[in-house]
Amino acid sequence: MSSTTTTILAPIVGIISLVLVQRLFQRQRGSLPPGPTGLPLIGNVLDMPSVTEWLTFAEWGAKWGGLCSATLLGQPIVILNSASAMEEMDTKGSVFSTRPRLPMAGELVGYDQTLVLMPYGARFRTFRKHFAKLLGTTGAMRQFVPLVEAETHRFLKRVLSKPNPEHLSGHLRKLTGGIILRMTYGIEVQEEEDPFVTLIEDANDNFNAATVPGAFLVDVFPAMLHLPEFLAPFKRTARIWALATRNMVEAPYLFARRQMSAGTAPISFVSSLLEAEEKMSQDDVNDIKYTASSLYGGGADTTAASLYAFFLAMVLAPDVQRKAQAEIDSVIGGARLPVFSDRDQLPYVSAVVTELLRWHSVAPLGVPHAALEDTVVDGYMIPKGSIIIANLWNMLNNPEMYPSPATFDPARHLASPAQRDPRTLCFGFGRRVCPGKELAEASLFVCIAMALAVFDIERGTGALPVHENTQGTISHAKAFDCVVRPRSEKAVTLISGDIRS
Ligand code: HEM
Repeated sequence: MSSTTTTILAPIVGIISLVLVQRLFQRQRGSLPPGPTGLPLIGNVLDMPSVTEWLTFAEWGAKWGGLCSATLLGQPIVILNSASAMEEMDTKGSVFSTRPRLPMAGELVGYDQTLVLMPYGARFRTFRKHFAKLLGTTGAMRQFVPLVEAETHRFLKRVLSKPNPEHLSGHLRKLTGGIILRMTYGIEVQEEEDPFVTLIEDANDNFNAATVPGAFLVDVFPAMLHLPEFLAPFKRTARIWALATRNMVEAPYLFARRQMSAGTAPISFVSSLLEAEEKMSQDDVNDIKYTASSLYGGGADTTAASLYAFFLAMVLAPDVQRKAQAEIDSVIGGARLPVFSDRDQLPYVSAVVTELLRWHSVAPLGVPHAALEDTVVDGYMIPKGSIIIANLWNMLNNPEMYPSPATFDPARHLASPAQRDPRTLCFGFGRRVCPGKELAEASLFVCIAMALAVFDIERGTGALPVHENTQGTISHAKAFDCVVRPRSEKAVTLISGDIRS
């Protein structure tokens, strides 16, 4: 064939191939739930948002419905924009219960050994059983309530001594990290920099960096796992991060074991699980270690994010704050700090907790699930391997379910009939639903009730802050100014008093 013929034929062959690929793509796309029309081969790569994805996905939901989809280089992504679409997934048993494969964070850095990235299977069920045994119900986790109260009292002392708003987020991280370390391993965090907190937070920072969408090509092309390290610099990074993951798992566990051997171990997640089993294989021990390390990753930052948003809500809704304080004053009387067992007597404060779970989406897009097999949902085919993203933000801000969703209004949960309980949405869905929700709620209630009993939370000198979510799987409220001061001399005495546990 002459070079002239080749020059003429090449673009024609190219165009025909493109048309064929587009046809194939459209056929595949046709069976998926509706969504934005993509381009051949790359699909919706150009439509994908890189910031505040939940807002773009919400627009897609308004256009294409509660169940919509996109494709990225042939990878189907299904987006659940409505509570009913998420409930429909729930009816499919374990089909949507695995996680997408993320070779960098998972296999290389080691997070597929922790619950949040673990594929669905026997080991996953063992981890969930351990969680359920100790934290699955309010009754089961009651043994840990005194330490939640004691750590929260410590938090009040820290706020009293350093009330500036720039310290608030750090105080909250210390509180929630402190609760989880003590509950999981019996470790009491030190007032200054705590070595265990540093170790775990460093490892979790690596996790966050490793899971930034698109940051590592190996997540798109897993075959790169087979490249030698000199051709794959990500492997060197992964080696260093994997070491941090191992330290995060081993160091606090060894601390708990040493305390057990010395007979000084307080009751903790690890000590209870180890004592409950008579004979244990190395695999059983590993399961306990990795289940334990899943608690901090799942629970510390999420609860701190929610509590930080609570302080913002109090700045934006002073009437709510006064009403909650009036309820605490009338029931508790100012002679002691509120505790968890007061919850039934404090319905308005409980409604503040419920509204907080709705108003601030800690995980606006949940944690992605993946389909284990081809499944028909609402007449659409969801192929095996599809990534499922639940737009929890959109569900919790649905004006049909929650009128004026941007307003922080606990009364919506006390009205008759009450608006939908946000707990059925904000903790995710199916077999992956958050296993720490009882602890989360207890921690939120105790901190909110104690803080409102002794502090006034007011706006700072600048403009009124706005409630906006930061980027990331776990999303905080953007930093804001506020003034936190003790309500009275009596409040100062209560804060400075003895810690109960
Ligand atoms: C306000 C607090 C919290 C919120 C809003 C929250 C929300 C969530 C959400 C949306 C998921 C993903 C569920 C899904 O995949 O569908 C999740 C998973 C998870 N959460 Fe929470 N969570 C909170 C607190 C906690 C606490 C206190 C713990 C532990 C003590 C915890 C441990 C976990 C773990 C381990 C997972 C992964 C579960 C799995 O993959 O099977 N969370 N959480």
